[in-house]
Amino acid sequence: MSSTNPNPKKAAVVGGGVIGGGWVARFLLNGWNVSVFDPDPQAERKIGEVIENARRSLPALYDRALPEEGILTFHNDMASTVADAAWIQESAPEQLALKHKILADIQAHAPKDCLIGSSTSGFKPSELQEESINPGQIVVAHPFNPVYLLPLIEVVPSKATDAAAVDAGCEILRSVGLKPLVVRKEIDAHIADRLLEAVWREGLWLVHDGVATTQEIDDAIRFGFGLRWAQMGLFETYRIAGGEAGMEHFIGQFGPALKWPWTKLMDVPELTPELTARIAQQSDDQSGHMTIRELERLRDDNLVGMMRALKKSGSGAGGTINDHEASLQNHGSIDHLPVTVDRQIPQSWTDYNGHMNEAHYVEISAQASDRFMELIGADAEYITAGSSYFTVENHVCYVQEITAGDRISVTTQLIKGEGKKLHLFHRLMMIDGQVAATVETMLLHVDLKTRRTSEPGGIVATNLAEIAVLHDRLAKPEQLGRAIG
Ligand SMILES: NC(=O)C1=CN([C@@H]2O[C@H](COP(=O)(O)OP(=O)(O)OC[C@H]3O[C@@H](n4cnc5c(N)ncnc54)[C@H](O)[C@@H]3O)[C@@H](O)[C@H]2O)C=CC1
Ligand SMILES: C[N+](C)(C)CC(=O)CC(=O)[O-]
Repeated sequence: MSSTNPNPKKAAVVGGGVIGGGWVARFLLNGWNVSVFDPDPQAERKIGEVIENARRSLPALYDRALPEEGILTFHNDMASTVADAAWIQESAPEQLALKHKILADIQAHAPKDCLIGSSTSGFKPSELQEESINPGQIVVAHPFNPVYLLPLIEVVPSKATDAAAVDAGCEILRSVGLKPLVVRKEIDAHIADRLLEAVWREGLWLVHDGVATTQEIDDAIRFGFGLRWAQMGLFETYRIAGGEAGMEHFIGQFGPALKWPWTKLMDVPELTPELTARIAQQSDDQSGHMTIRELERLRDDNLVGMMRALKKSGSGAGGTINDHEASLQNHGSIDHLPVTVDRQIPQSWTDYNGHMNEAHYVEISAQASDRFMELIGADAEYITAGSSYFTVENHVCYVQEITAGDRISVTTQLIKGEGKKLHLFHRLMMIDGQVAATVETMLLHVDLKTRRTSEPGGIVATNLAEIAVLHDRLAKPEQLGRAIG
């Protein structure tokens, strides 16, 4: 049943700070072995804390379990760090001379065919490639904090970067749930940081001029356009803002305002000690009651909730999660029964009692019924062709508490699958095999055009008959047919 990974690949991360730690967690939790090189004596502790945060959030994005975690090792020399690596990520401080030195050291020991990504926020790949013995191997792979949750990687090749290696590199990034966005023309600060810098500059001016505090600026973002941007970005949002006349009307109406003195554009306020102290004080007033790790966990829980909402429509990052989820292998069988769900419980499913809310037991059993439908051939194609099953009755027995982060597997037993009726029994099990809940479910086969019950198609009926032969030999569950009381 477990999604073991017999041949883990190796990623090497050079520089394990805020961003390097995020890369470590992203690869590790997707089943890669990861080796780290970082001279900071605290690196192991800091990375450990980032991984802990990642463990409680990344698996919660998916309705299937991630592969078994890889093995993490720390190294004192570059040769052993990068040996046999399939991906190398440089995440050292943003200083060009230091990055040149580190990249030269990496290239002296790295496999020649392994792409080396740099997390640089602003340097162009051609700058990183200066003095390189093998420039074709170097590319910018710019991530977003937290790297273990946010999918975007700006992949910026220069003219000297090996195009085939970039294609292969993008495949690797996709395989760990990331969304590579290849930037077609190198430019300082790539795409996203140019946009972020423009907003950041304006924010600094608003504080400098006493127009707004850091809290008020953050409120202006998070209660309004910040919510829009995660699902439609800038241009699609403005297309809608143009009403039925669309983008041309929008530009006609608001384009001229760009020439009015609304913004400070390229000017940057002098970051004097006074301004820096004012910003830091306002930031302390705003968020100083929480530690950075607490803020990270709050951010991660919110991100998981929002990204799970996007998953439903497949918009933006939700589409990337769906694609990655489809590539995750799980299922198999336990005690001769198919495993129809194998997943981790997200924080957002817990309630005021500190455990998974009762409603989500039914959600999990619905996922198990969906998977069982796929197994018998009542899959997406079958439904598009006009038939499906509707649930008409559920009986849940809550046996054990389930909490955030628990890994739950569900086995599904066919009780009866004849004619229009599909009678299932789901067992929700903890990782140690203990039953946490059972859900008995009755579904009816329905013609989606008439919305009336109907007999299932031939392939579904045949598959059900075959499964029935196997499941009829198993003992009937003791909770079957149980009524309250
Ligand atoms: N912090 C952020 O929000 C983002 C940062 N980046 C980029 O990621 C890179 C790293 O930034 P952060 O993680 O924020 O910095 P950081 O200061 O948190 O981490 C840098 C790490 O590099 C290590 N280091 C120093 N010298 C080294 C050497 N010679 N060899 C190996 N490791 C060495 C340090 O000990 C430290 O752990 C930068 O290029 C930055 O532009 C990219 C996206 C976002
Ligand atoms: C501030 N920053 C330029 C380092 C930010 C980034 O590069 C991306 C991010 O995560 O915001």
